[in-house]
Amino acid sequence: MADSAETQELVYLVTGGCGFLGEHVVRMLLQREPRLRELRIFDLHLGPWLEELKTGPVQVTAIQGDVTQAHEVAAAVAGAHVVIHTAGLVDVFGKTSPETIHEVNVQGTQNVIEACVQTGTRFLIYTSSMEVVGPNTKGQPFYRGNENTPYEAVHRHPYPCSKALAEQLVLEANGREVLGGLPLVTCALRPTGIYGEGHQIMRDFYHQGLRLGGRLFRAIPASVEHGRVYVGNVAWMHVLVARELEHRAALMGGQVYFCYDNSPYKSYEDFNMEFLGPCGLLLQWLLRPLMLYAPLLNPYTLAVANTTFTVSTDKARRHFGYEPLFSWEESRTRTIRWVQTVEGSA
Ligand SMILES: NC(=O)c1ccc[n+]([C@@H]2O[C@H](COP(=O)([O-])OP(=O)(O)OC[C@H]3O[C@@H](n4cnc5c(N)ncnc54)[C@H](O)[C@@H]3O)[C@@H](O)[C@H]2O)c1
Ligand SMILES: CC(C)CCC[C@@H](C)[C@H]1CC[C@H]2[C@@H]3[C@H](O)C=C4C[C@@H](O)CC[C@]4(C)[C@H]3CC[C@]12C
Repeated sequence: MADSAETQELVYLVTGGCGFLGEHVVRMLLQREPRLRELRIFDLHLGPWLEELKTGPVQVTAIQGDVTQAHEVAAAVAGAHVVIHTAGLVDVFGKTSPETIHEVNVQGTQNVIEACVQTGTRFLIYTSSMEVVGPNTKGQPFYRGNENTPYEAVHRHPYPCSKALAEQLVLEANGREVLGGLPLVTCALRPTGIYGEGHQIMRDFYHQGLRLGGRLFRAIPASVEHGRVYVGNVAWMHVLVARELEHRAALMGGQVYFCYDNSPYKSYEDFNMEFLGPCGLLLQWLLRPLMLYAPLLNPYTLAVANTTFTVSTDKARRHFGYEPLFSWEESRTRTIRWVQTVEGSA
């Protein structure tokens, strides 16, 4: 922690700071970035929990805004040293039109880049996704691959298409001259499926299990490995990248990093049972289980759940000294404790 106010000099902006990942990034920054003077939280929907943060030593500025509105983004970015851009529309269920997904995820990211360039912000970290790589439309497995593993990245669904385009914009912007003449330094973090406190789909599965009398039904072969990473470790990676980007610009600028930790390799459902099992649910076989999951299922989500996609890499450790902050046991315990607090829990 900072010893005196003199060391607190940095202004950070977190877009999407009230989302599942964004809230963890915000809280992690307040706990682990001693040089922070002001933390700006920009989101379409501001959470009431922000109020409790405003009493601490760091100035917390909540900004209700829309990344698709360039002027709102520019006003929020002006004067920030670092931007962590997590805002996005995470819709794989067809609730939002492809045009809106593109507007928020791609045009919104372009607006963030232009705001950095116009106002002189030099460091931009983008929350990308494993989905920019795969699983691809051919259902080819990506088995414990790393950032250099060859894989045919072919997308059709609006969400991965938008994440891939936005990531490309961010990486291409690395080195652009910002106001004041210095170069912009960017990089992209690619989480696999994030889990942990606040994860809406985990909450939904828990409620469904309760409605079904304490049971969930297996729909995916246990042999399919699905990559998962704890939200606290994803947040920690963002904080570390933000801290190290200035000093390691030549190495890290324009790079992509998978977000990883020591969470075990399992199928999507077996992994969820690591938390839902201790909360009283059982996973059982049923002849036609897919009927039960109808609202979650479409060709895309089924393909993602049914295709092995896991990462095994140490690039983040080599480039900026990342080690997971939370062990698997801690990540599991924290997630179980959170599920136990979810409304309707036994
Ligand atoms: N959840 C995952 O498993 C996962 C995995 C890999 C990558 N990601 C990426 O991480 C980021 C955060 O995802 P999440 O799971 O926390 O999602 P989330 O929906 O919980 O959070 C996204 C936040 O962005 C905000 N937002 C949406 N549209 C906006 C707009 N037009 N202007 C300003 N704010 C807007 C939302 O209000 C929300 O608070 C996304 O970019 C997503 O693509 C998520
Ligand atoms: C019991 C099953 C048949 C139910 C279907 C589960 C399905 C809705 C889940 C499975 C895998 C999930 C995706 C995966 O964890 C990774 C990501 C990347 C991230 O960027 C956005 C979310 C997403 C696509 C998850 C969405 C929900 C999926 C498809």
